[in-house]
Amino acid sequence: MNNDTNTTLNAAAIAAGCAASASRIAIEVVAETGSTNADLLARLPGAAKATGEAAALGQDGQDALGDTGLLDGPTLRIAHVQTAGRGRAGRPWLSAPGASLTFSLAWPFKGPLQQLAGLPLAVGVAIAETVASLGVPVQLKWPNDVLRDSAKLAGILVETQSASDGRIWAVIGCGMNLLMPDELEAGIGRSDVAAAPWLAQMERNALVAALLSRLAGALAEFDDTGFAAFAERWNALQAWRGEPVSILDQGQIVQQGLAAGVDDIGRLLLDTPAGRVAVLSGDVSLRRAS
Ligand SMILES: O=C(O)CCCC[C@@H]1SC[C@@H]2NC(=O)N[C@@H]21
Repeated sequence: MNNDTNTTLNAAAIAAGCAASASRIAIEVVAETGSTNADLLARLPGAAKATGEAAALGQDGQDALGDTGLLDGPTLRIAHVQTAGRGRAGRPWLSAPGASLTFSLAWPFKGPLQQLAGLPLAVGVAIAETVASLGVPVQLKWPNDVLRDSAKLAGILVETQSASDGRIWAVIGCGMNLLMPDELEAGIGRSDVAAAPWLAQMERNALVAALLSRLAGALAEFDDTGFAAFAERWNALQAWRGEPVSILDQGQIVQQGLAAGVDDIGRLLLDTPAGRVAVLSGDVSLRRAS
């Protein structure tokens, strides 16, 4: 089944499906906005006046102003449509209406900021494990892309900010491709994007509740222990483990080696002819130097 009832997001239905770990998360559903990440960042304590424009859905009893106040606790914002989605490294995040999940979760941490090293990877683990538990096996591409058959199923953008309430906040954005955009199905455009029709058939609120429940548990654990507790789980999910990969910086190959997992702070380990190196930034690719 994949009709409107199945895909209409509803805050109360999401909350009803959540585990206790997610019970204190405020949930906002909007029909359309520019970027759910930008919306939440603009509402952190001490942030400049909110700029996100949202058309709230009447069914959740929200009005256009009621969901734009300052945040005081964990908040999920999920949009049916995003018109200015953003991705890592300043790239745009494009998603066809109805074909994807686009949501952000604002979460306050005890801090300090350095303790959030590895957070994007821990988020990747939580999302990949949720998807796998729902019957879709996936892998992780460093730092945190969720891959299915080597193509991108979900992207994660974590933006952190030190707020005037003395806490460090992370706004964790996730875009998940559920159905292929029409042009991809017609064989036009990018072929490096994966979809998960199996997940698309799931009742959408139940899918969000499953993701939110596991994320909430993972974020609480991360706040207590940092990334070390996630490293082994990340390594078990690594795509192309032991295979030759390249590290790209602005599209140029800057390092090559065999993918060897991550260390306890989330750096990518590469086995090179000169020994093992730890990579801090860049994009992983299967591209080889010509
Ligand atoms: O792979 C990436 O580059 C990260 C993509 C993150 C996209 C999501 S969609 C929901 C949230 N809002 C945004 O503007 N971006 C994130």
